[in-house]
Amino acid sequence: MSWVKSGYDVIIVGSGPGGSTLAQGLARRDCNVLVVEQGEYLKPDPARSEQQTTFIADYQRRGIRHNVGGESKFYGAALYRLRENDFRASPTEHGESTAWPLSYADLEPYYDEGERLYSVHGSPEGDPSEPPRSRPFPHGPIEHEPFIADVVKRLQGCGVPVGYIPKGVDRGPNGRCVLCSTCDGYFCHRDAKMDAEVAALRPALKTGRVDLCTGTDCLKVLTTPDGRRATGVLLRRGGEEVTVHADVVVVSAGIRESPLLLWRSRNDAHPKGIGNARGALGRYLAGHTCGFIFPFMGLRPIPELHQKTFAINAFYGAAEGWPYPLGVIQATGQIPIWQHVFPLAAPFVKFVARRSLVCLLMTEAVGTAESGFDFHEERIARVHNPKASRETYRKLRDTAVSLFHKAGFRWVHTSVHFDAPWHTVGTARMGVDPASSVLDADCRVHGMDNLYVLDASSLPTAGAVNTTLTIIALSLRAAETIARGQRRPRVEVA
Ligand SMILES: Cc1cc2nc3c(=O)[nH]c(=O)nc-3n(C[C@H](O)[C@H](O)[C@H](O)COP(=O)(O)OP(=O)(O)OC[C@H]3O[C@@H](n4cnc5c(N)ncnc54)[C@H](O)[C@@H]3O)c2cc1C
Repeated sequence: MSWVKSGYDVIIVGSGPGGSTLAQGLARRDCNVLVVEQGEYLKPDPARSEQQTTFIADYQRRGIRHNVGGESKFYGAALYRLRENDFRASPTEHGESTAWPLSYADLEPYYDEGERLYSVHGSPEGDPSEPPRSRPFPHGPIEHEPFIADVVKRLQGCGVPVGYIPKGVDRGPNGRCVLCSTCDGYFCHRDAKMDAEVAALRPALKTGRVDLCTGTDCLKVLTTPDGRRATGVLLRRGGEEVTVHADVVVVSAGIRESPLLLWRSRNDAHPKGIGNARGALGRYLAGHTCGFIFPFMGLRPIPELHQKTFAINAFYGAAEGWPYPLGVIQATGQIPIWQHVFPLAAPFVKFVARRSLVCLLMTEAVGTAESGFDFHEERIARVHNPKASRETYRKLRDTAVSLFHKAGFRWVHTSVHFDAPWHTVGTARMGVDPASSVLDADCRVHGMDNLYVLDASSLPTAGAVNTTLTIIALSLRAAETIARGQRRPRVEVA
């Protein structure tokens, strides 16, 4: 075994926010950890200057789907806490959302820790949905560019509170972030974005207690014959297969790959896949029903600037004449969305998008036993999206459009919602009932002693804010449990 050592306390599969954050939390507690990652480190593209960055679609077009740091290398670094009510069952247009086996108060200390680890800049000002916090944000908010500040002032003039987007960036007197226009959707060549690799994996590797194997595919999780304990993993790198053992195994391979890996790991003790005795694995796919609005700013294209700094969360809970929580209106980065539409429509979309302050609308799409993945042989044969929250989206869109009209923006183009959800969660979700969940409140597979899932798939619901800080908080909480090597007393949720 030349490329991998043995004797690890914990093996983590996947180096996205779930896996990397956990590795950091465990390394601090003196655990020896192996992180296994299918992809390689992203490298600046030699065809581009050092200042330029690379859009996610460029990588994917070249067939690169996996990399160290996972999707967070391309994320918009909007690091929100779920709101208090998101942890409770609440009504939506497609029935009640699922209650978490944890409350907001249980996760609050780990949100706080995560905000410090990922250098979050934010402020509760202008956000009526902001949950209580034990300490202020570690850094003040990212200031709006003058162009954006003017828009924010006009919106506030309509009597609606406008908040700052909490952002994980290295900004400050010696910080690397220059607030460029290529953040959301791009890989940051300056390492100024606090993604999973920069914020968590690098410090973890520096401790000397964490090893990273890149270009390594985890094929299976192995268990004892009675299926109660994970014993290790089967890995493949460059055609060579090896088995590595550890006391604890953690699957952090992302929303699709984590449930698929547990399915591929079926054996005599788990004939339907690990965690799937009652059929919950791969089901309950949930997320956000999203779409854009395009408030037109004028005939001149908007200059290149960092525009993803404001959000309107005033309609998070409910709105006049609507019984369900609506969601959020969030400025996006300057994303070339015209690259993703039919070629014939691209010139029109580009004309509008370059001259509009594009805002993302997000509302919750709840998971059900019908939404999720159909497994066939060793792959996902079919994806069933959760029902889109069409009516709620429409109400949110109309609310947003009339707000911008009131603020003096005469022409607001709108898009329909996307059928596929964004910020997907839930395919190996936590819960109290093993019939409808895969994990317990510690993200440990029901009925198993030492196998955990920590990533987007663990979250039972997505609320209506970006979900990565919640993945981070769950990992930091699990680091404590795993390092202590003991089960927490079960949490009773009111
Ligand atoms: C353009 C874009 C913008 C976004 N913006 C935001 C934002 O502003 N805020 C926010 O909260 N979220 C945002 N997100 C979502 C966010 O990036 C994801 O929620 C987050 O990365 C999910 O983390 P994860 O831990 O589930 O793992 P992932 O990021 O999915 O990483 C999983 C890792 O596991 C590896 N892996 C998979 N299978 C195997 C295997 N068998 N063996 C070994 N390794 C394996 C993969 O290569 C990958 O590195 C954005 C996403 C995109 C694409």
